[in-house]
Order: sequence, then structure tokens, then C-alpha cells
Amino acid sequence: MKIFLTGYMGSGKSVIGEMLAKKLNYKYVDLDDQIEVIQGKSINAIFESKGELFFRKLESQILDDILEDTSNMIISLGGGTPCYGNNFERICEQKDTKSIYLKASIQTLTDRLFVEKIHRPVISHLETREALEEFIRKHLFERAYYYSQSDISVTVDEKTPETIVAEIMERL
Ligand SMILES: Nc1ncnc2c1ncn2[C@@H]1O[C@H](COP(=O)(O)OP(=O)(O)OP(=O)(O)O)[C@@H](O)[C@H]1O
Ligand SMILES: O=C(O)C1=C[C@@H](O)[C@@H](O)[C@H](O)C1
Ligand SMILES: [Mg+2]
Repeated sequence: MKIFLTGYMGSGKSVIGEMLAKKLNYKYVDLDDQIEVIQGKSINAIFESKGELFFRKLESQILDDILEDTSNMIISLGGGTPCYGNNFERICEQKDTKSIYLKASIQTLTDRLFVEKIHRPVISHLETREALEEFIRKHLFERAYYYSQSDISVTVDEKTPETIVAEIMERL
């Protein structure tokens, strides 16, 4: 079985994915980390030198490699992965998969991302908290359409990673 974690930047896909993989004894793949390893560059550097379109094509190709792998695994997708091309359709078409939306409020996302935006090229130019919050509000409105098509939605606000993992285990 493959379990895909979806959700906005900062919703906890990487943190929860790694913990869940350990609990279930599944292989763990973080799509963003894979891209960085394959390119030998940070996501910021890829966006800067080759542009977002190049990144999106790579993201989609690496998703294909993951879809071909038949191991049991947890996959932390990038924040944009389900929202581009036919990425989400390709995930849903596969047998024996589950997708989980880590649903975070604008408040939670703004709090977390304001201190970490430097590593995230889509938001790194937003200088004030207000500008970041306004951006997230609009962006999440567009993207929630995709995330909410996941099989399971888990609200993550004010929950510890352990609580979230336990809730996911119960609902799988
Ligand atoms: N339940 C939680 N409670 C408190 N902090 C959390 C929780 N989940 C994640 N975090 C923290 O929020 C930040 C963002 O988490 P993480 O990097 O896992 O998000 P992500 O969804 O993988 O983001 P991206 O799409 O940009 O890769 C990290 O500093 C992480 O430690
Ligand atoms: O939401 C997005 O578009 C992104 C999220 C990150 O996971 C990375 O995939 C990258 O920074 C782009
Ligand atoms: Mg991540």
C-alpha cells in the first residue's frame, strides 16, 4: 500500500510522514528531498537557476518513479504536487493507495511559515506576516480544491505530531 500525504506548505507532511513510516515500518519517501538529491541542489537553487516550470516537470517525473515502485511506502508530497498537471489523477488511479490531507488553518500555516519561509521559494519574497497571511489565504483557497479530494482529511491545528499520527492510524 502507498500512503500519500497532501497539504499546504508547512502543514506537516514531512514530519508526519517520517513518523508514520516508522510506526508502520514502511519505506519513506519525501518528494522534495528526492528532487534535491537528484539535482544535487536545494529547491530554492532549482527555482532560481532553472525556474518553477522545470521544477514542476521534475516533480511529476519523480512522482512517476514513485508510482512504479511496488513497495509499501509513505510519500510526503510537495505542497504543490497534487495541484499540477494530472499528478493527483495518476495517484488516484493506482490500486492500493490512500491519500491523506493534513488540513491546517491559515493561522497555523502563517505562524509556521513565517519563521521558515526562507526555504520555500513560492513564499520567500513575502516580507511581512500580513503579506504572507494574505498570500496563503488566496493560495489555499485555490489549492484546497485539490487537497480536499484526498481519501482522508485530518485537521492538524493544535495537535502534536504524535496525536496526528495516532489519528491517522485509527482512520486507515
Ligand atoms: N503538529 C505539529 N505541531 C507543531 N509543529 C509542527 C507540527 N507539524 C509540523 N510542525 C512543524 O511545522 C514546520 C513545517 O512542517 P513540515 O516541514 O513537515 O511541513 P511540510 O508540509 O512538509 O511543508 P512543505 O510542503 O513546504 O515541504 C516544521 O518546523 C515542523 O516541525
Ligand atoms: O507549495 C509549493 O508549491 C511547494 C511546496 C514545497 O513542498 C516544495 O515542493 C516547493 O517549495 C513548492
Ligand atoms: Mg515537506
